[in-house]
Amino acid sequence: MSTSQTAAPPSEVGVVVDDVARSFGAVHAVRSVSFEAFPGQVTGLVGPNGSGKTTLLLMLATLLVPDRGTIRIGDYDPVAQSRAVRGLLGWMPDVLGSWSALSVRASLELTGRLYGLSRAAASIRAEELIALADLAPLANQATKVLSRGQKQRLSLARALVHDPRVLLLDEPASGLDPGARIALRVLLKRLAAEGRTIIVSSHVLAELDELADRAVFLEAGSSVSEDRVEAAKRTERGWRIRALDASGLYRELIASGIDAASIVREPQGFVVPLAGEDRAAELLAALVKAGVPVSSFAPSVGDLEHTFLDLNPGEAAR
Ligand SMILES: Nc1ncnc2c1ncn2[C@@H]1O[C@H](COP(=O)(O)OP(=O)(O)OP(=O)(O)O)[C@@H](O)[C@H]1O
Repeated sequence: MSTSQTAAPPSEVGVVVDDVARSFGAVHAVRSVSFEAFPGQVTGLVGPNGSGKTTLLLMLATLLVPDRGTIRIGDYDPVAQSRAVRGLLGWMPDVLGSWSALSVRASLELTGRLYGLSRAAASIRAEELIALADLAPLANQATKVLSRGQKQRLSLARALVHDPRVLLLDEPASGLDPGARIALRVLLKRLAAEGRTIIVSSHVLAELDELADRAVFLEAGSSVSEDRVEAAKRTERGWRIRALDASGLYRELIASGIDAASIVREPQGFVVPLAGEDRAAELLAALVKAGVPVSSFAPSVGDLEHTFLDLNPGEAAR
C-alpha cells in the first residue's frame, strides 16, 4: 500500500517467539510457544478454541507480559520496548473496541492523531483508509451503528493507520460476507507482498489455506513441532474423484487395490482414503492408463484442515 508516510523503501521486520508462556492463575493459557514469522509472508495461527491464540497475540501486541520466554518484533522486545514495538505493529483484535459515538471518519482521524500524525495528515490518512476498507458510504455514521462485518473493516483500517510493518489479526474474517472475505484476502496478500509480516489467527481453515504461506499449529497452549505437523500432513485423507463413467471408475478403484468398504459414494463420484500425495499420483496414473475418463481428482479437505483434524481428532465429530 502506498501511503503518505512511506517515502523510503520499508525495512523488513520479522517476529521471533521463543518458548513463551503465560498463565492466568491456575489456567495455563500459553505453555510453550516457539515460532518465527517472516517479512513478505502471511503466517496462520491455527488451533482449537482455548488453545491460546488470542493470549499469544496479546503478548505480541505488547498488551500482556509473558511469564517466561522471549519475543522479538524486529530488533525490539515488546516488554522492555513497548513504545517502539507499537510503532511497528498494527493490531486488529477479535472484537472492535470503538468510541461508539464517533463517526467512522472521526475515529480513524483520532487514531491517526494518537499515532502522532498532524491533523492534516490524519485527515488524509483517514480518507485513504476509508477507500481501502470500502467504508465510504459509512464514513459519517457513528461506529455504534455498524454491523459486525463493517466493524471488522473499520478495525482493519484502524490497524493500518500508521502503515505498520507487522500486522497481527485476530479472526479478521469473522462476520465478513463472501465478497468482503475475498477483498480481505487480496488486501492481506498485497500487504505481505510489500514486505510486511502478517500473523493471522482464524478458524476458517479453508480460507487460511488460500491466504497463509505457512502455519503454526497450537495445541493446549503449545506450538506443535514441525515433525508432528509434517507427519500429520502425510496421514490418510479423503480424495474426491469424479469421472464421466462412474461404474468404470468404481471398477478400476477396486482393481487398484482400494478397499470397497472404504469408498464413499457421492452423487457425482467417490471419496477414497489415500495416504499421501505419492499414493494419489500413483492412483491417478493407474486410472488414466486404464482409460477411465477422470474429470476431477482432488483432496476432499484443504491441507490445513486435514492437518488440524489429524492433530485434533476429536474436532471432526463436532
Ligand atoms: N484473562 C483471562 N483470565 C483467565 N483465563 C483466561 C484469560 N484469557 C484467556 N484465558 C483462558 O486461557 C485459555 C486460552 O484462551 P485464548 O483466548 O488465548 O484461546 P484462543 O485459542 O484464542 O481461543 P478461541 O479460538 O476460542 O478464540 C482459555 O482456557 C481461556 O479461558
